[in-house]
Amino acid sequence: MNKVVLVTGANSGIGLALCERLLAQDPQVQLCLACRNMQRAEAARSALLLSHGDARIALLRLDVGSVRSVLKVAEEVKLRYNRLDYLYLNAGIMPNPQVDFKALFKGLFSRNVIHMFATAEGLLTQQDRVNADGLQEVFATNLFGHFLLVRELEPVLCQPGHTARLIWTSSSNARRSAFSLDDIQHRKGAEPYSSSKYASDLLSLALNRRYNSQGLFSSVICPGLVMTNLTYGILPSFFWTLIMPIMWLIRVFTNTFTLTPYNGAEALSWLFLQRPESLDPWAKYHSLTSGLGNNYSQPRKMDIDEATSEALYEQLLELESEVRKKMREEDEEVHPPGH
Ligand SMILES: NC(=O)C1=CN([C@@H]2O[C@H](COP(=O)(O)OP(=O)(O)OC[C@H]3O[C@@H](n4cnc5c(N)ncnc54)[C@H](OP(=O)(O)O)[C@@H]3O)[C@@H](O)[C@H]2O)C=CC1
Ligand SMILES: CC(C)CCC[C@@H](C)[C@H]1CC[C@H]2C3=C(CC[C@]12C)[C@@]1(C)CCC(=O)C[C@@H]1CC3
Repeated sequence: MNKVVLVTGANSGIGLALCERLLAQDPQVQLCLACRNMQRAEAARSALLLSHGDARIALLRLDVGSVRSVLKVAEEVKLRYNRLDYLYLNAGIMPNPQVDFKALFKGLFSRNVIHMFATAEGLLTQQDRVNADGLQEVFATNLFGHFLLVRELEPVLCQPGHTARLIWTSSSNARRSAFSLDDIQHRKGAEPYSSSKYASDLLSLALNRRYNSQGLFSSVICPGLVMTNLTYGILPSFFWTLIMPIMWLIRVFTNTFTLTPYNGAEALSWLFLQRPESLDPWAKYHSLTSGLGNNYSQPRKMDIDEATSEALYEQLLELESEVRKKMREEDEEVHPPGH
């Protein structure tokens, strides 16, 4: 049976490289690219068709940071497909990033230099904003929209006699200290990206606990440091051009500098081939590239615990019902009952 795979944020970077790799692995796969910009989605489909002329590639308009868009797209998916085999939760943003150059310079001469380059710990902050749904944008895009999508797609993901998979693109920048159960949207801090990625690690564990018995399995990956629109947005482009030779040099010493989207998609495409029962729900699967340029995946235990993951899940359910109530009220204002 042809596998049906939906990828969010599939029009560029790691998501697009993943689609390319999936088609190379299994030309029969039915791909569904869920993107917010249809022009970029069309361009991605054309690029994929250049190398895989017979590929079955559908496009969906999805702004994962908007509750209405998620609800609408989920209805469309349920109409188009009776079953979804893989849902890659990959779309992500890091708005207005700022590098702490003082910390970077200090780190260069410390024993933690490799760790600093692998995780960006202490190097990066972002400026977040509140979106039209009244949610913090980074939280809404990187986590909550995807959570809602999973919840809405339950009927096509949890089919009797079938297994289905959720695969989250997390990050080595996910950090416990950036996340708080008292502020899951990270309204107060300056590391919303770290917080949202840590929350995705927690959520994956909670989803496994709830859904494994229904044949739905969730995994988390880290692509390493990959040069994409997201990373190019961190520093001015002339700076990247200047330091690129240094980046390739660092790559010889650390396997987390995967650098190309193809390399970064290693763990995502590796997971596509694994039996879900053989995977560890506590592990993050890392895409790694050796000094000689060989790609491989490696599981590393995540710094998460069951109580926090369960508490986050409960808060997400609460937020979901608040958001749904708000949508109903807004709809009633536009179309009052009885009219
Ligand atoms: N690059 C890296 O080093 C690392 C990246 N990651 C994660 O990898 C994932 C992919 O990012 P990457 O490939 O690097 O960067 P890109 O910016 O190339 O890709 C991000 C994708 O997400 C899409 N997207 C963003 N916001 C939304 C939205 N609201 N609705 C729908 N789609 C959206 C983008 O669409 P559009 O083109 O319209 O902006 C784009 O297709 C992200 O989750 C990121 O956090 C994790 C660790 C390291
Ligand atoms: C080569 C150096 C002299 C200068 C590069 C410094 C930083 C810009 C980078 C060092 C570690 C990087 C990193 C990321 C972005 C760029 C760095 C901060 C990420 C945060 C990108 C998105 C992620 O999800 C994880 C990455 C970790 C490492």
